[in-house]
Amino acid sequence: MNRKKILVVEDEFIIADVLSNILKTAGYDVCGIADSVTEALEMIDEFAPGFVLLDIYLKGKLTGIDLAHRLTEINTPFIYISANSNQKVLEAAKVTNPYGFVIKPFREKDVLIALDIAMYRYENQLENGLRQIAVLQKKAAEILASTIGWEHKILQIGKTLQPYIPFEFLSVGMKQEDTGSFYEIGFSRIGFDEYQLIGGTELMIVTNHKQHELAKLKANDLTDLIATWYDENELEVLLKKPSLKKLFADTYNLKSHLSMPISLSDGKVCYFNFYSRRPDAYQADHLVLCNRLQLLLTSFMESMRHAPNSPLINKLSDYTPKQQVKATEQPNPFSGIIGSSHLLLTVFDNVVQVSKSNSSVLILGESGTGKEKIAERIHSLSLRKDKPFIRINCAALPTSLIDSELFGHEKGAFTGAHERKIGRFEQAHTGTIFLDEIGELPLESQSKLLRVLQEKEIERIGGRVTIKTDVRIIAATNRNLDKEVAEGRFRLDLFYRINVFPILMPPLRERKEDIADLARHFLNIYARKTGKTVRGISPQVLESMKRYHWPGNIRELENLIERNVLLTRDDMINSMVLPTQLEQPIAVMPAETVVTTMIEGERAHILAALKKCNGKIWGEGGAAGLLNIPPTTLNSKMKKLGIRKDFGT
Ligand SMILES: Nc1ncnc2c1ncn2[C@@H]1O[C@H](COP(=O)(O)OP(=O)(O)OP(=O)(O)O)[C@@H](O)[C@H]1O
Repeated sequence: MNRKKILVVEDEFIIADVLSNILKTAGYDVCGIADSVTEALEMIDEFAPGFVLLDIYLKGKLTGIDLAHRLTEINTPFIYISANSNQKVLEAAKVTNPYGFVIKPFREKDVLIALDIAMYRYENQLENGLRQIAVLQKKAAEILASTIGWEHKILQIGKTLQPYIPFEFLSVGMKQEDTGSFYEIGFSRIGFDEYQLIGGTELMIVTNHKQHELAKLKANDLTDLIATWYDENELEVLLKKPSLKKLFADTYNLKSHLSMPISLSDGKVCYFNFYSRRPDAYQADHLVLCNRLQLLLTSFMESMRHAPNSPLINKLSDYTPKQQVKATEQPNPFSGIIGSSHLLLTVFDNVVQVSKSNSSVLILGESGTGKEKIAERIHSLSLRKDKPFIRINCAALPTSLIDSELFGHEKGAFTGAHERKIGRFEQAHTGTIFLDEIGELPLESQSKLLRVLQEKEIERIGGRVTIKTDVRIIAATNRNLDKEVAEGRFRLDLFYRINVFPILMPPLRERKEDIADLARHFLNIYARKTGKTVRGISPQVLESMKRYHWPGNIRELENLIERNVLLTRDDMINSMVLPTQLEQPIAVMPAETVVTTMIEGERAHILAALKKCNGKIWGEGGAAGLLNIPPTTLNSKMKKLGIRKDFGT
């Protein structure tokens, strides 16, 4: 498809004309101008544009947002061009995953840069998509050639799909032909690479249903004719009546669903039904992938059909799983990153999916959620793993030194530049650079960074030559970058350039099921470090930990365990005072108790200083000055104590 062929969907004639001229002058082919969704759909059919520029409010009832959904289905990228700044509308537009957003009134430059970035992002994703299919084809061939049984082969193909189509539960079966038959096998995910196999017999035990009851429920399942996804609300409607899908959803607490029918050569239909605990795990992108996977899965299931004891010939209900829990066959690539909540497993899947490519990754999440740990893992799982991994904390650098730190300088470039300095980008050549807290980067440095990302070359300060660099970018921030962009503190074009593959680190309070494992992990570490024998944490303490809010996330939990291992006189942690419980009574505590809670005193002191300075840390009138400590020290203390930059807890 010719990406340079562009359709403009805009109902204001003058703006459409200006846009069209800008595009034509820049060498694009404007294949049409539509002023309504209906007209746009006709032109899309006729001209098959490679890109669409899309206004939100158009002539007629339908909006650009409605059209956007259709464009995603047919895999045509688009950019919004709109004057609308209504938050609700912007939110709705964002959900459609545009490749860019240009605000009216716009300059010629804004449109062309946005289009350039959008094309870069699209091609990057396309390349990833093609690589995905190649990887999956290779894996499917390996699985088919292996000597494992059919049920393991189906599990293996499911596991191979996991990074692309996430699921906590997968059921694979045949469309029912008579109400007595029951052809279904399920896999419930219980760890990064661990699945429980749910055969017919096991399902009967787990759900307390007899075989004929299961078959009856299955007869109530609606089988989609094409791949279809259901978010939480749609699934609720689908599962109003008792059915096998409902039984799965209720038993395994599943909230969204993607059904993928696969037609076999004799006209029979089997399907892969994916379910997730997330309310919105599936999107239009997954349908695109399902379409691409049809051929591959059809030929996989055809082969499965002819396998000995194939479930597609015999009734699955006859099958009793021999092995309930699959052992991990390969070393866990996420060892040392503790947790098996579905939110964390989704992050692992994302990492697997993106690590082998060169795409930029943006890791979003509150402070202390493990962003840096994930960035390191992306690098160590990538093809660049033996090359440098250079971390730079954008928040810890004084503004005046940022450019020289990132890009280096020549001797004599400025007062104090006594030696040539090789910048972090040059150091990271052929490897990865991790730009931590990128949201703190001043606007001026953002422009320079953008140039490096676009041109893939740097210039040392005071230098005359440009130096080619091959660096993969991983950036992280605990700021809401959308808001930063909206308020003019972060460049939209840079945002789009780094936001090629976002990974969202969930806060600890949203994955409380991981708290016990994390607490035990840190307990072992600190017991070993201090040489103390501390065997465990009492169930009551674990319960109160689960009730706590964890504003400082895993870092806060780690610090708390470290402190309690030091303080405990028993071989168990039987009591633990959590920060919020301390805050109020601190002033009325007897003196000897206060001695044991100095850290809390420090915390209260920092909070008071931050409040006084309205959250300002650096510079004149900042909390660091008031406390008479360097801003970097204050920053790290705040992290340690779980105090956020907006001085909330
Ligand atoms: N899942 C995990 N298992 C074990 N340790 C973890 C996990 N996640 C984070 N940690 C530990 O918690 C601490 C904070 O993690 P990390 O520095 O990666 O967080 P962050 O999100 O980058 O924080 P910030 O935004 O403040 O830089 C580190 O000591 C890290 O090793």
